[in-house]
Amino acid sequence: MPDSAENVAAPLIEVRGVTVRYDIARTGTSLMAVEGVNLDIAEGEFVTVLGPSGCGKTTVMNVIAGLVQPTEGTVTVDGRIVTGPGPDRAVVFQDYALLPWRSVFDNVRFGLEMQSTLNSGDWRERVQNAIELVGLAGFEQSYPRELSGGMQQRVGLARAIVAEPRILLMDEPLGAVDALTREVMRDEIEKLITATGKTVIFITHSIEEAILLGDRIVVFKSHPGAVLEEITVDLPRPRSERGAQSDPRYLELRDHLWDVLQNEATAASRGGQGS
Ligand SMILES: Nc1ncnc2c1ncn2[C@@H]1O[C@H](COP(=O)(O)OP(=O)(O)OP(=O)(O)O)[C@@H](O)[C@H]1O
Repeated sequence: MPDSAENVAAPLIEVRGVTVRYDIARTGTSLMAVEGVNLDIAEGEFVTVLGPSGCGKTTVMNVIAGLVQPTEGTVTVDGRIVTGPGPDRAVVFQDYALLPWRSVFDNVRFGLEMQSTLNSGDWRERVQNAIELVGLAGFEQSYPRELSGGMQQRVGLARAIVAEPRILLMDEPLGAVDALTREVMRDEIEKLITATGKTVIFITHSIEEAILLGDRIVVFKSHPGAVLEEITVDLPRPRSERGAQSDPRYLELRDHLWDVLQNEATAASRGGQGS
């Protein structure tokens, strides 16, 4: 029997015709941040997102997270329309967004407190496991101010995974850490995600990071923000930056993305939209 549509699993996340227009109260105008975005993401897929600054990457992620309501269009997760945040989706922010007055343990525990269905039985063990998974065992009682940027982002990651969401939404999670930590954490994130089978959307400004982490790369354009291109990354895993440097396919992808983004950045610097 030939493959039929019924044999193909529906995407876990379906973004359909999403347009977001922000009202700017100060000027009485509005800004079209993204227009008509369509995107399908399969369960277990690691999707990296690239695009010029201001093209609406965070806006689309926030719609998927349920933090922003689209002006038009819908997002469905597992067939259900997203109307707000839910325990199936966790966000990791660039600026960590930790609670400074709470210890590492209590910051990670916060990820469980966000869940209304918290079952008190095994929460301590779950918090401890998440802390161990991100390599912070021994720092449970430390406060965010006592940690490096990389360690603080590990806390952010542990807080996101402690509730065992199906989907991780990561908005430039490595943007604020130094280059060396960034490389180490990129490899750790790849291992962690492939081990846990989570579905990930990962925004980055680094072309190399997008290729090394992604099963697929979604490139956004500006004015208005929309999907410009989707590229499947057909490189074997695990991927290392050093190994990739001598892989002609990696170099080809990198050059292509440089060209696309350079053109987009030029177009974006000429454009600008308000109404
Ligand atoms: N709450 C808001 N109110 C008004 N305008 C907003 C709001 N959030 C974002 N914008 C505007 O919407 C556009 C898209 O912003 P968004 O943060 O989604 O882009 P981005 O691609 O994630 O940018 P960057 O790469 O710089 O983080 C920008 O022009 C931004 O100024």
